[in-house]
Amino acid sequence: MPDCILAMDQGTTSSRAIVFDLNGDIVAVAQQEFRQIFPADGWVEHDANEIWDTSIKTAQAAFNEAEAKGFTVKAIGITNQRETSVLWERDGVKPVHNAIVWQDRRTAGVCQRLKDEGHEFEVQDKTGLLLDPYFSATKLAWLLENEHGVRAHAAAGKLAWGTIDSFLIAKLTGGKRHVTDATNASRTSLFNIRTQEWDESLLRIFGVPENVLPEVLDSCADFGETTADLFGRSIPILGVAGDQQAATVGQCCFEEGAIKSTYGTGCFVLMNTGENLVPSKNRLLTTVAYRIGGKATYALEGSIFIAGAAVQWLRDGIKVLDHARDSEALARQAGDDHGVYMVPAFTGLGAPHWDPHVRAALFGMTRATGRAEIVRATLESVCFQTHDLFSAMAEDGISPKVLRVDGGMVANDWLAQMLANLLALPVDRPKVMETTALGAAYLAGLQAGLYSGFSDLTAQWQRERRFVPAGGFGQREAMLGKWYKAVAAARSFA
Ligand SMILES: Nc1ncnc2c1ncn2[C@@H]1O[C@H](COP(=O)(O)OP(=O)(O)O)[C@@H](O)[C@H]1O
Ligand SMILES: O=P(O)(O)OC[C@H](O)CO
Repeated sequence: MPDCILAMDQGTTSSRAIVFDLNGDIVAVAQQEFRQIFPADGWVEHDANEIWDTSIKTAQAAFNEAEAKGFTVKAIGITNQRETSVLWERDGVKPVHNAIVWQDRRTAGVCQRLKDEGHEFEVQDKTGLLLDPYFSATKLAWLLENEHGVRAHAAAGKLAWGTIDSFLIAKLTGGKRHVTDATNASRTSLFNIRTQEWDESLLRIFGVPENVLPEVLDSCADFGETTADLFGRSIPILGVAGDQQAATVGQCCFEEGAIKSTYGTGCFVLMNTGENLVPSKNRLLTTVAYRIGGKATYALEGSIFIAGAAVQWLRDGIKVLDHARDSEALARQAGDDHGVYMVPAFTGLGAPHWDPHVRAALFGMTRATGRAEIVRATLESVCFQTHDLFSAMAEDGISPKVLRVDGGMVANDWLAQMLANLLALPVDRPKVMETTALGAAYLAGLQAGLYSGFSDLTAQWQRERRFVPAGGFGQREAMLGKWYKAVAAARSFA
C-alpha cells in the first residue's frame, strides 16, 4: 500500500484537505467554503466552530477517498490563514468568541496609541513586523478587554489562545496539545524572531498574559496525534506552517533569493533570505520562512490584503460576475485604454503603505464604463499592488530574476500575463498549483522520514507555464503613473 500525506489547508475563504502521494501528486481533494462575518466597518470574523467543522469534514473526506484508492495516510501537515486569533476554553476546546480575522481593522486605534507611545521601534526590531491591526497581538488583547469575564478566566488558567493551526491541533488531539510552529508565532507580534521565544517586554506592551500562549515548536515536529475516533486510528501531525510560508516550501524556494507570490484572498510575496534576518528599510516584513532542526530560515515579505477578495466582491458583493473564473474573459473584452482604476482598499492598505484607514475606490469611470472595464481594473489593481511591493524590494537592494506564482487567482492567464508585463519579469506557474497544501505535506513528510531532505523536494518542482513580459515601457509607466495618483486620492479621501 503506497504511503501518502494528508494536508489540511485552512484558508480565509475555505477549508481544503488534499492528500498527496510521495511524488507530490494529488490523490484526493475536498473543499468547503464557510461564512465571512462583517459585524462593523473594517471588522472581519469567522465562526471558529465552522472552521473546525469544515476542516474535519474535508479532512475525513480526502482521507477516506485516498485510503479507498489503496493509499495509507502516514502523517498530517497543517497550514492555515495566519494571524487570525482564536481564544478557547481549555476544557472541551470551546471557542469563547468568533475568530478575529487577519483582515480585521478594529484595533487600528490601539496600534496608533502604541505608535504614539513610541513602541514601534522595539516591535519592529524584535518581531520584524510593524504596528498594524493585521497582526495577532492586538486581536488577542481586544478579546481579553472586550469580552465579559475573559481576562479573569484567562488569569485562572482556563483559557488558551492560538492562531488557526494551534486551534485545529487542540481539536484534533482532543485538547491534549496546545502548540504552534515558529512561522505562525512569528506573525503574532509577541514572538522575538531573534531569540525564537515569546518576549516578556512585548507581552507587557500588548497587555497579554503568557499563560494563554501555545508552546512554539519547529515547523517539522511532533505536534501530537489525532484522537482515534476522527480517522479510525491515530494519525501523527508532523508538519505545520502558516499558509504563505507553506507555499514557500511547496514552491521549493529553499535557496537564498528564491521568491514566490501567492494570490488567494490576499497576495503575499516571500523571498527566502536564508539564515540572515534582513530588516527592510521600506516597510516590508521580516518573518520566519520555516524552522527545522531548531534552525530558523528567514524571509522578507510583502503583504497585500485584498487580491482574490476583490474578485469575490465583484461576484458576491455587486454581482457583476457569476463565477470568479469569468473575470478572465471579461478583462480580455476591455480595451487597453479603458481608463478605470480601482484601489481595492476594502480593509485598508498593507505593504508598503500600511494605512488601516483608507477604503476602496474606483476612479475614471465614464458612461462607456461597463462590467468588462471594472473587472479589468480590479485584476490590474492586484498587479499594480504587486508592482509596488517589488519597487519596495528593489529599494531594499533586491532584484529577482523570476517570480514563482500560485494560489486560486493565478489560474487566470490574463492576470498572470499582466503581472509579467507590469513587473517586467518572467512569471512561472507550477504544475501543482496547490503549493500551500503541498508545502504542509512536505514538512510532515520530512519529519516522518519519507523524504531525506530538500533535494528530494526540489527534484519534484515542475513548471507548467512561463509568462514572458510583453508590452511597451511607455504604456507601463503611464498606467503606473495613474495608479499612484489613484492611491494618493483614495488615501487623501480617507
Ligand atoms: N480564475 C480566477 N480569476 C480571478 N480570481 C480568481 C479565479 N479563481 C479564483 N479566484 C479568486 O481566488 C481566491 C481563491 O483562491 P484561494 O487560493 O483558494 O484563496 P484562500 O486560500 O485565500 O481562501 C478567491 O478570492 C477568488 O475570488
Ligand atoms: O487565505 P490566504 O491564502 O489569502 O492567506 C492569508 C494570509 O495567511 C494572511 O496573512
